[in-house]
Amino acid sequence: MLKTNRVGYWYGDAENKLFENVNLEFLKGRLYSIIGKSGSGKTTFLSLIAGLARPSEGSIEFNGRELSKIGLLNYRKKCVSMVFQSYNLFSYMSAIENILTAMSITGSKNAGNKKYVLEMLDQVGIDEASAKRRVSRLSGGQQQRVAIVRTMCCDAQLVVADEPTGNLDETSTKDVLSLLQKIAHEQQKCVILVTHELDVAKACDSVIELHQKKFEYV
Ligand SMILES: Nc1ncnc2c1ncn2[C@@H]1O[C@H](COP(=O)(O)OP(=O)(O)OP(=O)(O)O)[C@@H](O)[C@H]1O
Repeated sequence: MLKTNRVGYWYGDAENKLFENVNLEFLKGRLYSIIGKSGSGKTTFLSLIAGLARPSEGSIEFNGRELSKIGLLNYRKKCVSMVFQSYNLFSYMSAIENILTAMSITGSKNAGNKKYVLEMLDQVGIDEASAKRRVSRLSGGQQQRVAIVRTMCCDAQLVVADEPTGNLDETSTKDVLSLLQKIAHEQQKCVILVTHELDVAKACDSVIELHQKKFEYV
């Protein structure tokens, strides 16, 4: 689904490359984790594959088309869904409103289908009363489940998650991880996450380490 061709990136000075000659392929139906030391460039790499920035060199293809040809705005809207450590929900909206808004903006095939969203939320243990409450009143674990259901309800085929369990306790981490596995294995999307937690990394289908400017399968 996603392929990087000789990708390199640097901020400012080309002599200080964060990584170079990255040739990776990410397939649908699989969950990938990216690990590496703090400051090695993991989040930067995610921002490239999420279409938030362009590679300094090389190119990225989504389903055989270069991102520059798809157009980054269009790519971000239609092809990629993001999950963040800090949830990134509209705090003044309810869970249902957050999800319906994202579905509407991205033109999801189920846009406007409130019943479908309520069923999806119910499946992750968020009942109708909680789904109608402002998300700021939900726990961190519940907010991250809302963010992941948002991803599940949207049609984007690629899911990119930066430290999705970084703020969660052990139980919520397990819940979130099993949802990400479901997105990859049942919804047949491609999920790529960055994590510092070895247990989370090991639960993924493939582990890739960014070390000394190179990405290697562990
Ligand atoms: N906008 C920016 N301008 C200049 N340098 C930046 C910018 N963003 C990040 N950096 C630097 O690039 C390097 C890689 O940052 P990045 O956030 O990608 O690393 P990371 O591996 O995700 O780190 P962490 O695990 O701590 O989140 C760091 O040295 C960081 O200071």
